[in-house]
Amino acid sequence: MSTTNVILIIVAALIVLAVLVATGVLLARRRRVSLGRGEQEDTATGQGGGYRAGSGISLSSGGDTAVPEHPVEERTETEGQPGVGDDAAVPRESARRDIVDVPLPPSAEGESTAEAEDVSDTAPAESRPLEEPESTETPSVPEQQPPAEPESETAPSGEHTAPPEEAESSATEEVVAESTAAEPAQTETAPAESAPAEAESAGAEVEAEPIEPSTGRLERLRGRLSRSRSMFGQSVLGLLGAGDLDEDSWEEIEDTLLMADIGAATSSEIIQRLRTEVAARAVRTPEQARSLLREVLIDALGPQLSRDVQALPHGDPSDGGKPAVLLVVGVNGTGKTTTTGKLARVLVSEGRSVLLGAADTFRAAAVEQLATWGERVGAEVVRGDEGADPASVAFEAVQRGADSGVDAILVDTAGRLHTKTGLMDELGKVKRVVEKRAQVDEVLLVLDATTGQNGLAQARVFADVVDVTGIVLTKLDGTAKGGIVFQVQRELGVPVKLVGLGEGADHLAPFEPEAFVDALLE
Ligand SMILES: Nc1nc2c(ncn2[C@@H]2O[C@H](COP(=O)(O)OP(=O)(O)OP(=O)(O)O)[C@@H](O)[C@H]2O)c(=O)[nH]1
Repeated sequence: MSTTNVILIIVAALIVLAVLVATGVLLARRRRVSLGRGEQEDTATGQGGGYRAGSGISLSSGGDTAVPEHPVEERTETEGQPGVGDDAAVPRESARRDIVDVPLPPSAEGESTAEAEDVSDTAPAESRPLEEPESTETPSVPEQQPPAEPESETAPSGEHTAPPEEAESSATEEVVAESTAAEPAQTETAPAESAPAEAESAGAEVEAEPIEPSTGRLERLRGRLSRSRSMFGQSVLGLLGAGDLDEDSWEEIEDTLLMADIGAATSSEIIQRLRTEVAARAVRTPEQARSLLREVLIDALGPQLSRDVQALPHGDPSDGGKPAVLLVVGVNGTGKTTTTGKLARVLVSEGRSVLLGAADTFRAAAVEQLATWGERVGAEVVRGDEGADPASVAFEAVQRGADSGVDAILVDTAGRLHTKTGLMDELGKVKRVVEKRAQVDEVLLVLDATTGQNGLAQARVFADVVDVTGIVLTKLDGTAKGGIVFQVQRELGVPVKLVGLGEGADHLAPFEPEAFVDALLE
């Protein structure tokens, strides 16, 4: 065989090898992006429900937005008064303003003017200082967008820079609540225009930040549950594993569960089941005790509940499909903005395009915070000035996202207000106004795990107003009261879908009962 033939054979073999490697990489990527449904179906187990361990944040399209059935008799804490108003700018007892009714702007298709409700501040399409979308293509890799030229600022700046105390005065309230003409101009898009100087230079590429895959995050971050682990894994397991339990020992176990914020009803059910099973299975060794406790705790977490985050679009948005719309709600300081940013990262890491709506207009810093998250993942941000009507900003965000064909629109809402309108009235209004334009697929209620009963009272109020579809429990890394997960689900009948386990950009994990309980009992 001549040297030329040998070289040709080697070259051909190398080409075949390269094609095989490229195909392998492509298949691996596809599998990761579609993890939402595929893995769920593959790994659901019969035993104890359909929980999955080590999966990523499971995404799905909305459609069934029905709030899960939750009979009132399942609620055990019916006395607590909402703590939400306490966190609003003024006492709850103060007189509430009615929401101003004005016609819908022409952009909200299909709505008759007479039926229009609450869109007091949504911008008529022609007056919106938004760029027209140039293309419906949405890059999956973060890409630097040209800075938008702000066209005009028609609203007097004084109105929007007033400190909260000033904004609470009735004079300002009148302006904020009734100035329907000026507010639309406050909203603006911030595609990357507020990006750092070096990123703004023409043609500069924004370097894509590596994002940790959501797969297996709960396991990777399990160390952050160490404070709760000492309650369950050491105290409860220590007692249970000691064998021959007398009444005092059972009481001690129940007290420990209560201290971990698991709730009276759930802990007494768990104790009941443990007592029965300990006798029936003749539990003697610590290993048997651990396996029993594990099983009972997992069952109490409702492993059969769907924890998909409905953040996938309805059809292909670049071809007439509709983006998924998610509202992130909760009181001030629970971690709404951080969660919105972390979730945007998850979506972007899975090749989805995202638009962020900064409807938390109470604090300018909150808007800036969200804009920074947007920059980091290459997501466009629709924002309003401090004090702008949150419903107006939310509407603009949904309008803009639908026009530009993004996959998902995440709207961060306010936990406090400038006006004397009740926080819940305002939130209800945000949802209704958004629904004039699009279906809301997911309402994520963000709760701070460290606030215990107060958080639970807040949750109830929010659930009554906006039909919460999922809970995000943040700051679980900072509490020994991880049992709040059990109680929140039971009280609301809504699944905990995500958990916050730190301030880091990727410290948002899917909530998986099995992995969670394993982390507690480690
Ligand atoms: N340790 C810990 N801190 C968190 C977590 N999530 C959020 N935080 C922190 O909580 C603080 C408040 O978070 P934000 O996202 O600003 O809360 P918010 O609800 O948007 O607050 P407002 O914008 O004031 O309404 C920030 O310092 C976050 O870094 C978490 O899971 N763990």
